[in-house]
Amino acid sequence: MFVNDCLNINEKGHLTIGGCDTVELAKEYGTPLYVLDENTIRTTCRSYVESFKKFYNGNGMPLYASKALSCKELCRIANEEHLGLDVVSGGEIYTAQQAGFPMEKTHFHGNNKTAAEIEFALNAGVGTFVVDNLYELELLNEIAGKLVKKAKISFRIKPGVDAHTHNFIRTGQIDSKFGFALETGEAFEAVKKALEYENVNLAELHCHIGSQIFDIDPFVTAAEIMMDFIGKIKDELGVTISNLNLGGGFGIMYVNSDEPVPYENYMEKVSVAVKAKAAEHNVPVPYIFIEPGRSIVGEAGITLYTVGGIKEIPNIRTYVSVDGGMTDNIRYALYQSDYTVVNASHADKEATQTVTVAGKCCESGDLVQEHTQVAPVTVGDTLAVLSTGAYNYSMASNYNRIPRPAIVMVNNGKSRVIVKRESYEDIVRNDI
Ligand SMILES: Cc1ncc(COP(=O)(O)O)c(C=O)c1O
Ligand SMILES: N[C@@H](CCCC[NH3+])C(=O)O
Repeated sequence: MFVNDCLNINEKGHLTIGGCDTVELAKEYGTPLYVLDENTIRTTCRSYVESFKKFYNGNGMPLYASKALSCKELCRIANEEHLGLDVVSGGEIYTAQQAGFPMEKTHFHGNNKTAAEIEFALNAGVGTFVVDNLYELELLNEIAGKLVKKAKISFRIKPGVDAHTHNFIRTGQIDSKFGFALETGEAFEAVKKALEYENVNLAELHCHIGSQIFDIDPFVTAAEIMMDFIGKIKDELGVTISNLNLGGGFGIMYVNSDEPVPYENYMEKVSVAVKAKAAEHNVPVPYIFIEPGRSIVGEAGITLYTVGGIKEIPNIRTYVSVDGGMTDNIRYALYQSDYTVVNASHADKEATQTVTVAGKCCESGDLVQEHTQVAPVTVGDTLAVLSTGAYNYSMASNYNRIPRPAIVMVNNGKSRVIVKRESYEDIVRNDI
């Protein structure tokens, strides 16, 4: 019935997550509230690690793309589950550091890393810099030289593969702000340049074709294109690239019509393609990294709200206002993303009412979902929005000076706060 196995309905007719009653969680911790199921997160991490063992002799490592949800506890879990970490800013590096994450297992992304971030990352011992452009390559070489360090680098390559997903989250095509294009020769020139620089060591090539992708074929095509490029580098420059990073982007279930592919199918198909290409080009089979973000935390998370005003506009629609909105979930406003909404107080009742769930911001576009079906709602009910674990907290804002919600982790009937709710004091903390 629900998009994830960790959800259920108890004898009171309330929605449960990880064995905890969501109405009770709302009472205990307040709303809006992000809730994450630990078992779901760990099980997904393990399925990625296992897929490397099963199909690729364990010759690779998944990196958790922490942009999906970065906080210390998630970094700790990623480490415990033997994942590395994809970080994209000084803030994400700092979070990993504070969590005691082994920094050599981090990959630092971003299309405009600042000099200060590069210096911070070098001093923090970040494992690999995924270089996005020539300016960054030069800057990194210079800063590494100044610090008497050698930076291990990767290049972000645009393989020219078109992934069928929302325009804002497609990244593999030539018209993208990320990375070096293959077809223009830009990527090959960058490789040659890197070989001239003293303080960088080119160890990897990277690509990422987009996010929320259900089809495995574009991933396989991208992997083949990257292997062809590795072959060209070997043939024309005599250089062996031993690591291949194939990015993230695996789709999850937001609504029942979404059909994610089991994640291990990905490794099964990609490993065959990579091994075949390695043989074709007579290069070693590379160590593979992948960077799942959404698929690790997305379905593990839900957001709980309390219903406030209900406004019925005859023959038009019924607005159900909740105590959060675009400040904790910007994704409908930004991408018109689908979500499943459940009246958690009456999860056993049929979803017969069509409503538009509105947030509390001073903004007409502050909607969580339009024309969605829920069990009849009354003031004070707890509403749950499902599959909000990824790109919700991490994209949250303080618009209208609304404090960010807490994150509670649940596990087999127990709950604990992993990120505290912001207070009004937090909101004015940096005001002079
Ligand atoms: C470079 C890179 N790696 C990994 C990810 C994570 O993608 P996803 O959350 O879709 O798995 C992204 C985001 O799209 C990305 O830009
Ligand atoms: N923030 C996007 C995904 C971006 C992926 C990062 N490159 C989303 O919510 O779907």
